[in-house]
Amino acid sequence: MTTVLDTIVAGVREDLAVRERHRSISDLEHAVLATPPAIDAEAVLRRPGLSLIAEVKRASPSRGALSDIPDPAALAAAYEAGGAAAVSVLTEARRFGGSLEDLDAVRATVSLPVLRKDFVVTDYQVWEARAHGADLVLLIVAALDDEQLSALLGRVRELGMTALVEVHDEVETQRAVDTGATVIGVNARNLKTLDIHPETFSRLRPLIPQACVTVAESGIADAHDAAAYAAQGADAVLVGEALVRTGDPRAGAAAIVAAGSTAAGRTPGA
Ligand SMILES: O=C(O)c1ccccc1NCC(=O)[C@H](O)[C@H](O)COP(=O)(O)O
Repeated sequence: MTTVLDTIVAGVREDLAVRERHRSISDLEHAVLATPPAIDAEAVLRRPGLSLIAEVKRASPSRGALSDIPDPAALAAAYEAGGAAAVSVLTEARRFGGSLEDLDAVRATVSLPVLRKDFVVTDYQVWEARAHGADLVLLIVAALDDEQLSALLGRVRELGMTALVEVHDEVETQRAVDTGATVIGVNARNLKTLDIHPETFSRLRPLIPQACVTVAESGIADAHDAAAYAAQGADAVLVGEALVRTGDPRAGAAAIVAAGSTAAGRTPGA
C-alpha cells in the first residue's frame, strides 16, 4: 500500500532531480566552504527549560493551506523574540508550500539554530541544507533503511550539523538508538492516517537513553500541551500549525516557553 510518506518522497525525488541538474554536488561543496560554521544545535536544545522549535509552515497534507506567510523572516524574528530556541523551516514544496528561499530568508534573519525540515533521502539534500545555512537536518527513520540512516547521520555530523532523528513507533525508536542518534524527535502524527496520538511520546520516551535530547513533535495546540510534554520529560517541543495560525507568534512562542519551563520545574533562559 502506498502511504502519504511514499507519495511525498516520490515528489521530493522528482524535484531533487531538477535541482541537481542546475547545481552539482561539487557546487554545493564549494558553497559550504563559504558558509559560516553551523551552530551547535544539540547544545542549545540541552539548555535548561523546555526548548521551543518554532516552525515556519505554510501548508500541510493533513490541513491544506495553514496561513499566508508573506514574510517568513518576520515570522522567524517573532519566534526569536518570543524565546524560541530554534526555528524549523519546512522546505518541501509540493505538499507544504516551502522552499530553500524560505530557509535563506530565515537564516539571514535569526541568530538561532535553523532546522531544515524536509524529507531528506539523499546526500545531496544534506549538502544543500548546509550550503543554505542550516544547523539541523531532519532525518525521518520511516523514510530510510538502516544503511541510508547511518550514512546520512554521518554526513550531517561531518558537516558540523545536528540530526533530528524522527520516530513514530517502537521499532523506529530502536533503529534510531542503534544508529547512534543523540537528538530524537517523537512525532505524534501517524503517517498513514495523519491522526495525532499525543500518548506516543510517553510510550516511546522510556526506550530512549536519558543522554539523548528528546523532542515532542506535532499536534501541540497551546502552552498547556507543551507543559504536558515537559512534565513527561521532553527537552523540546516542535510546534508549527498552532504558531502560524496565531495572530501573535511572538506571544504564542513566549507562552509555550514559559508554560513548558514551569512544568519542568526549570527557569526559562536560566
Ligand atoms: O503536517 C502534516 O500534515 C504532515 C503530514 C505528513 C508528514 C509530515 C507532516 N508534518 C511535518 C511535521 O512533522 C510537522 O510540521 C511538525 O511536527 C509540526 O506539526 P504541527 O505543530 O502539528 O503543525
